[in-house]
Amino acid sequence: MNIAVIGAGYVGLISSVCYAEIGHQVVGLDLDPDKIQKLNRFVSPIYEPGLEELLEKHITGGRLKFTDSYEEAIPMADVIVIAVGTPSQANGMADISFVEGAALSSIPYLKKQAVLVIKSTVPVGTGDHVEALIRDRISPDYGIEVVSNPEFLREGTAIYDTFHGDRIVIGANRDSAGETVRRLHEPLGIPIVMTDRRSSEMIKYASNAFLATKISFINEIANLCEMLDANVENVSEGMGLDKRIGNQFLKAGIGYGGSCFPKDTNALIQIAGNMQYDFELLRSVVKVNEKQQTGILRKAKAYYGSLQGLKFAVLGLAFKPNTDDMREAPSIRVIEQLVNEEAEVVAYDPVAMDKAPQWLHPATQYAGSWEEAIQDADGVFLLTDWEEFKQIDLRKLRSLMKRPAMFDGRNCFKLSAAESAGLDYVSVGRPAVRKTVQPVG
Ligand SMILES: NC(=O)C1=CN([C@@H]2O[C@H](COP(=O)(O)OP(=O)(O)OC[C@H]3O[C@@H](n4cnc5c(N)ncnc54)[C@H](O)[C@@H]3O)[C@@H](O)[C@H]2O)C=CC1
Ligand SMILES: O=C(O)[C@H]1O[C@H](OP(=O)(O)OP(=O)(O)OC[C@H]2O[C@@H](n3ccc(=O)[nH]c3=O)[C@H](O)[C@@H]2O)[C@H](O)[C@@H](O)[C@@H]1O
Repeated sequence: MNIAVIGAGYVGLISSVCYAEIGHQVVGLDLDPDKIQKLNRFVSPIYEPGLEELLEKHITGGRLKFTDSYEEAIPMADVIVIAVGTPSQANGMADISFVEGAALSSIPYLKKQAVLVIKSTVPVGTGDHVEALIRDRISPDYGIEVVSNPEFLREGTAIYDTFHGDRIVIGANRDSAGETVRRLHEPLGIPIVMTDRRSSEMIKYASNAFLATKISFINEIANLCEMLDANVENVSEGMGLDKRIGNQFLKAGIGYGGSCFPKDTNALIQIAGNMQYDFELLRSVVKVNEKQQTGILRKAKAYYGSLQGLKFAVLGLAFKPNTDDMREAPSIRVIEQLVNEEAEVVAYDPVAMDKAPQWLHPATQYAGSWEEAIQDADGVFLLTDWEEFKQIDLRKLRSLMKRPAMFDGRNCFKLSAAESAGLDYVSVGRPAVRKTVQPVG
């Protein structure tokens, strides 16, 4: 099939290379000419394992190209996939203006019957709205059907997730359009759920909200574990073995970040609010997450008394490992508060160093390695569970620091390893090593 993918961000880029990989002819379209130039030189504007290899393979192989011209991308397309951003508005609701813009910009260049797939995460009813928006503008010679096909990939494992996802959801109000989108995805060999458009849009929000709920739930349990001298890792393991609960998304930590859970939970609360429905559970999930992101600072304050004048290394800036995405990363808030407490901050991340300065407090200093960051530090905050950090030799770390204290927001180390390295070690939902700190109150 001929596919046009609008939006060359995390989702659009991964979709483009993966559709090419399963044999389709793909044109990726983005309004940002710098992105397009880079992409056509096989340079990815984002860090995502395996992406550049697939870009090169399919651009040189002739199945994939990128353009900033609708005129070039749309006329040949059997399927137009919209994968543009849907950022939060001030009230939490998703802003669908980029989706509307992409749909409206495509219409003048339609030269045949096509299916318009909305892959962006959009409020329930957006498919209906877009269909109404374009209906009057389409030439009577060509039809266009709007289909919902939400994306479930995770950053950092996006290509793997595309080929090994648990399900593909297709929401269509007409069988023929749904069937086209089903055939597009069939080569992936993943179970396909066919449903109506509104239910499909809801599946996406409900899935992200549920995963966020699991994380906030386990973080609340972790906070209780700290007070009751239990260990949340053991609790998660014991809970997760129950198949009805499942062991995924039960890792306690510094709270969820990223471009989607925070945005999509707030959007669903607002979607409910628009129907005069108070989604109380989800409001609590968001509140618990906000509290969790700064819990690590409360622990540090309890440990040091005051943070003023102290020097801290912050290891891990991206919201999760294997990505350079800084959107809603817990590091942003933690560093801001450290600077507000008049502490000195030296930050390091294995891949997010280029993007980080746009997001972090201007007083942040940067180091070229974790060793450099912790030099003479009074403490370390570990905020992203990069493999590189999990491999740190804690004895070496201790020897480079002024005061050997680590605040680990990701439970990267065994308590016994911290103990034998002689480190004061405060993690999440586990007893503090040396017990020099108070539990979160
Ligand atoms: N990032 C992720 O892991 C996931 C994101 N999603 C959803 O997918 C959507 C896209 O997210 P990301 O890829 O992260 O966004 P992004 O911000 O990385 O990329 C969006 C791209 O669209 C381009 N764009 C905006 N308006 C355009 C237009 N009218 N024509 C052409 N290009 C245009 C922008 O220049 C940008 O490159 C959002 O709705 C998001 O919620 C869903 C699943 C996973
Ligand atoms: O809609 C989206 O954008 C995507 O949002 C998430 O994917 P992503 O945000 O890339 O990453 P996750 O692996 O889900 O992690 C999100 C956040 O939760 C945190 N997390 C995750 C799992 C866990 O057990 N504990 C935990 O704190 C991570 O550290 C991270 O900050 C979903 O997992 C994807 O299915 C979805 O497509």
